Amino acid sequence: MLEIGGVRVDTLAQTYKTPLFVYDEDQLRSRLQEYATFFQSDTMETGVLYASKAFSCKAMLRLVKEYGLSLDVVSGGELYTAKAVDFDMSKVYFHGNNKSKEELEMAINYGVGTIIVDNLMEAQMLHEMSQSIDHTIHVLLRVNPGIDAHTHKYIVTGHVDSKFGISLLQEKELVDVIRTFDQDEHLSFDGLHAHIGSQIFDKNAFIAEIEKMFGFIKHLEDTYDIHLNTLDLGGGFAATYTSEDHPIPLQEVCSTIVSHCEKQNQELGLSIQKILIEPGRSVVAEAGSTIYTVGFMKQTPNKKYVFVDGGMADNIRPALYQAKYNADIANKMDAPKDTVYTVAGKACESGDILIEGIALPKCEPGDLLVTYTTGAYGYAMASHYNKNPLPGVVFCRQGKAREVIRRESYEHLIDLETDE
Ligand SMILES: Cc1ncc(COP(=O)(O)O)c(C=O)c1O
Ligand SMILES: N[C@@H](CCCC[NH3+])C(=O)O
Repeated sequence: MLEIGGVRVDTLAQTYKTPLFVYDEDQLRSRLQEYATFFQSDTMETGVLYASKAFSCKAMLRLVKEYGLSLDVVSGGELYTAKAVDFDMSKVYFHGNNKSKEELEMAINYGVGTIIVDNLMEAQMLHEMSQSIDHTIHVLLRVNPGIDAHTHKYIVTGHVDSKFGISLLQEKELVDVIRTFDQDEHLSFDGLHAHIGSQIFDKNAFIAEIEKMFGFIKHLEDTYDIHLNTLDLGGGFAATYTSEDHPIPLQEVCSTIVSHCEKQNQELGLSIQKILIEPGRSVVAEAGSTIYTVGFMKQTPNKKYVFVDGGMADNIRPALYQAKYNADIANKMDAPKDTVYTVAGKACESGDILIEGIALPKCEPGDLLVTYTTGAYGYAMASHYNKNPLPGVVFCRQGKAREVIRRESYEHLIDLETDE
């Protein structure tokens, strides 16, 4: 029987029902500690912002807080969750390409430390709103460096026509935005932000990003006398989903980024004082697994299906990105994997396939199928499709489980519905 964080998977399934997201809490903790330890420089201030879009809940944010990291939020909802755990708002960075006026007001009222502005219209709105605030908000401007990180096309955000940020090719617009902040006594314009994609394996992509960004910062200094002190390089560090994935070890990613930034600062005679990164997936993905119960099986002319009691509603990534996952039958860990299955969910969609062609022990109804590396963009992207309740989430540590998000009931599903 497989155990997660020292807790037997059958005990978890009986206690909390399936589907169930389970995190190995020690693994989460060690990842947070590694980021805090490895991303350090002797000559610059450094900061790690956990990108909470990967998995946001109060228990997770409390861990982020405990390890002293900062936080990246992209919506009023993520910000509200940060507030609910009393996260130090000076360490919160508010992202988003279409923040509403209400969301910006919320950020201002909460005292959010840094707003990452995405476009000229947002800059103008924030400038107008800032007249009524009595403190200073730090601002970074998201730019699009046009780096192709060779990842899945849907998650590359750095190509020139991306919806995110302002392209470095649109220099006039960029300088106009920066000048907007220059005249604003409540907004302190600190620097630039870029993010080149997600699930990136190649450290040269980050080196290319750093060179591009430092080169541009130098250009701003030389041409416009604009001096910046902060550079946020975004997230995107890969996680291991299957044996085909070989992410760069975390220590190496961190030291490569830091040393390259130090070098660029020196070689170009710049004085960037602070560098930031925003990892999401690489913090939480590998610590998370999903437990399903096997239901029916079906043999078609070419496939052997095993059906589980969740699917695309709790893990949209295979359908959306053709993402690959690994799995085991938790109650048959020592049995020979002699049967090739297609693992399909219960949604009314033929694309609801979690894993195509995986060797597993012979399955039977009631078996507990566990998919690994579901800790990032799993629960976070879950839906109620087909009106299934959202699964619960449990953290396991040293043999003890604690429920951090309760499983929804059918009552929850109609809770907001009126009889009008
Ligand atoms: C601006 C920004 N920062 C950080 C992240 C986190 O990325 P990842 O989960 O790949 O580390 C994303 C998502 O790709 C993002 O868009
Ligand atoms: N949600 C995506 C990544 C996008 C990250 C946010 N910019 C995934 O599951 O891989």
